[in-house]
Amino acid sequence: MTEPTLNLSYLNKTPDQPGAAPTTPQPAPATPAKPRTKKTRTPPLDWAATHGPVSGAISATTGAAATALLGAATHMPPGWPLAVGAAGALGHGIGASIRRRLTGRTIGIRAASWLLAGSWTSWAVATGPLSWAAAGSLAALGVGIGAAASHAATHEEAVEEERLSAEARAAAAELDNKRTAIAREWDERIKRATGIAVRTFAVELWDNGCGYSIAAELPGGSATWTRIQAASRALAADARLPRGCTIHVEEGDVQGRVVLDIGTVNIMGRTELYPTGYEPLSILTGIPWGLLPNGDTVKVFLREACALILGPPGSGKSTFIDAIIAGFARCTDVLTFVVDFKGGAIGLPWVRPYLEALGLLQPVDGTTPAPKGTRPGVDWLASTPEEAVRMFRALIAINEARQQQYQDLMLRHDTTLLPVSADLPQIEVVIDEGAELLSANSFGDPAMKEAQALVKKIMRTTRAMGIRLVLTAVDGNVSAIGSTEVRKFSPVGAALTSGETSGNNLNKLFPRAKVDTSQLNEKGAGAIGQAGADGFPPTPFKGWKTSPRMVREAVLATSARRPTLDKVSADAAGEDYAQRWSPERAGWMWGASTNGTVHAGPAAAAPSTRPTSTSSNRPGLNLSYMRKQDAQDADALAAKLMEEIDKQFGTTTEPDRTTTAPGLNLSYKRNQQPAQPPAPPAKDDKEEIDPRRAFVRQLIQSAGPTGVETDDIWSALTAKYADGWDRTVVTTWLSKDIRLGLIHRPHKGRYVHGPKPLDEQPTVTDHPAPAPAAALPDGIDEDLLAQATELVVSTQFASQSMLQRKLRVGYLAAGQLMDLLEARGVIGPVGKDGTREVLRKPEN
Ligand SMILES: Nc1ncnc2c1ncn2[C@@H]1O[C@H](COP(=O)(O)OP(=O)(O)OP(=O)(O)O)[C@@H](O)[C@H]1O
Repeated sequence: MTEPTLNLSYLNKTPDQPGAAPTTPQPAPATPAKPRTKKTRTPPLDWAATHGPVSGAISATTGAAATALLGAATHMPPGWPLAVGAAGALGHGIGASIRRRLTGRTIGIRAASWLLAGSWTSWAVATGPLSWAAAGSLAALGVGIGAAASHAATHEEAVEEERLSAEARAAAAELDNKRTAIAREWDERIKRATGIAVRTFAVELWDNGCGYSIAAELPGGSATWTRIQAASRALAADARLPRGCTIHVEEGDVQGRVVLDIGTVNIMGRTELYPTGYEPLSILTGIPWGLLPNGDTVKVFLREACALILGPPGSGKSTFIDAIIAGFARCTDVLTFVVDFKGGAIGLPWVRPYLEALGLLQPVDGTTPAPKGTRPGVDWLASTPEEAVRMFRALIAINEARQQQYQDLMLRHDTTLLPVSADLPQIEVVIDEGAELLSANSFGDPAMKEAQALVKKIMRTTRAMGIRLVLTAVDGNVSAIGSTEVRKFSPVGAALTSGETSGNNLNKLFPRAKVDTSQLNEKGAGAIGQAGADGFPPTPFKGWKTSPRMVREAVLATSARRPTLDKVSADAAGEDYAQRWSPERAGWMWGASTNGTVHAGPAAAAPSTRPTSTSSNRPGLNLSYMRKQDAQDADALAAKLMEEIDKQFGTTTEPDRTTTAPGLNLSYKRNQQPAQPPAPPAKDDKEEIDPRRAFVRQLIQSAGPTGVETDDIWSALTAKYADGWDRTVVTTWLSKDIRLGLIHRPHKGRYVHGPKPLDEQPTVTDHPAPAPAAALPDGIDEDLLAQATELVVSTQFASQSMLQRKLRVGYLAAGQLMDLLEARGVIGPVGKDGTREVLRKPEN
């Protein structure tokens, strides 16, 4: 069979980024042995040291001359050089040449050189080297040796070439035999499985030795490549491929041809570490996200595309996100913003080296210290809906400013797309469980509602101005990803398929994809595709394994070349952007190190606009509110928290703080006398409380210790606000007020002002009977509540983010679960340090 001529360039649609493939660290070159410096007086006796023909001849003749001179002067016995020449002819000329697989001719010439040089030297020592006869014969000897050596070298080259091409011919013939066998085998197999008689005309063996691709001609008539694609599972079974190996079928370079990628070794089961080179990349030339079965990297093109990543719990989604952020960090023209409502978990490792460089966190033993000036691996990290809203508003402002102020630039480049560069970076926003964020019921939470609206707006409007999103979701149902809009704007899709128990996430991303995901069940394995001109059809891939240490390495390796936000954008984003690392907004990231130390605030890079109350002279430092042992600061903390509450939820009747013990203590509300109408919202409050909410609070407060039945609240609202009110929204307000300790629910359907007194809290035996499932908020059932109870009781720890993570529920659902747990007496109200006590103890 001839060499394959088909252009299999389809395989290169996602070609290797230079250096993107895993680079095996090269072993450090061994320190060269120090040359011996000991001087020797022995004459040079190696006339055939490694030289070319000319230098060898010169070296041999000058060596012989020198030896003869020295030999004559020192009365060397004349037989010695001859003996050395004979030994050299045997040892070096013959032995070494045979070892180096040189030809007989070269061996003869080398041996003769030794013997001639040895003989001449012996003769010259005996007769005296300083004569015309000696000089002339030595010159003739040199020219002779040179010519012979040159001839031998030419001959050697020709022989070597001949030998190599014979070997290559043999290898090619063997390869051809192998290819021919493969071609025949697959022609027969395809006929067996589909009835189509194809003719395989090219076979390409993959460089990684894990499979091959074949290209075949269809017979015409009704035979189409899709019929072969439909039979890919049957073909894999017929070929007895190992589990985890799939056959990927595509149309060939012209219609009527088909290409099959056939994996024969399960690379999905391997652990492939993220390549450690961290070479620079660009958003314009594609970013590698993992490995194809043939070992090539799979690259995605995100300049204009959003991406949607689906991954069930445990499938390797967090690991994959690290690889995605690593790709962005390597780009010299990308800034990454991260949103993660699970305590910012996916972004924290990317920020840590920056915080260490500022002295805000201590490096962990054994890790490379982050040098001063290390920049954060992600440029903004939001862990709450409020911070996310700031980020999203900033992005909208950046979009508008870029549109207005870069008109000339775009005209110069003759493009309607912002010419992204290191000076004008693309902003990639990675939102963990972002798809769920869009579908979460906001329950009247203004921040959540705004966040949802803004994400959709960003997705729709910011493509040209270099802002794109990467959203993740646990599954791809419309209920989970909010709307089909998300999929419409996300031509890049990746479905991690390990752990898929129901449904097929890939088909939710690419409805017509024909990848056998049942074989892709290793962690980090799945299918990936990109629709559109830049794209490639859905294909199996394996994600790289990342680790916190690798993340750290990536941050340090890329810190110096990471871009900064262009001035136009930074100005447009204003304080929301400028203060993103301020203690007030980012202090949670370094609140206390692992050893419990509270550190000083951030350096000038993260200035605070607020006046500081400490004596610190570092600009912008104000972490005093964190020093809980300091009563004054605790008061400040209490005041700050109340201010936040007021800002977010409106002003309520305030306790007399002057009578409160130092420190935050919301229990003062227990002793409060009812019937005081709530104070009107302070004039300077930016966000005024919804009058309906104020009315409900007042209603509950005025009812005193007996509280109000829910039905009475509904009737009162209907009587007062005939123009409308929403029961779900009011229920959410009530739940929030419970969490804030402003009201409590002694039993289902009744609300009482103030937090639940401890002595009234139900015991394990007297907690209220579970409410019927129908009474629970949407998305929460008794089963989930029981799981939450068990989790909290067994760990004796209650936090919204823990529930969110462990039970895999959304941010809001976790908050509702906390409320329900409180209502059922499993946990107490929010304590003064922001935590909740677990009231129910484990059974044994
Ligand atoms: N590409 C990969 N190669 C090998 N192992 C991997 C890969 N990706 C993930 N894993 C392993 O799979 C396990 C789960 O990974 P990871 O935590 O990223 O999953 P997840 O989907 O985010 O899970 P969860 O939702 O529970 O946080 C980890 O032990 C991780 O080391």
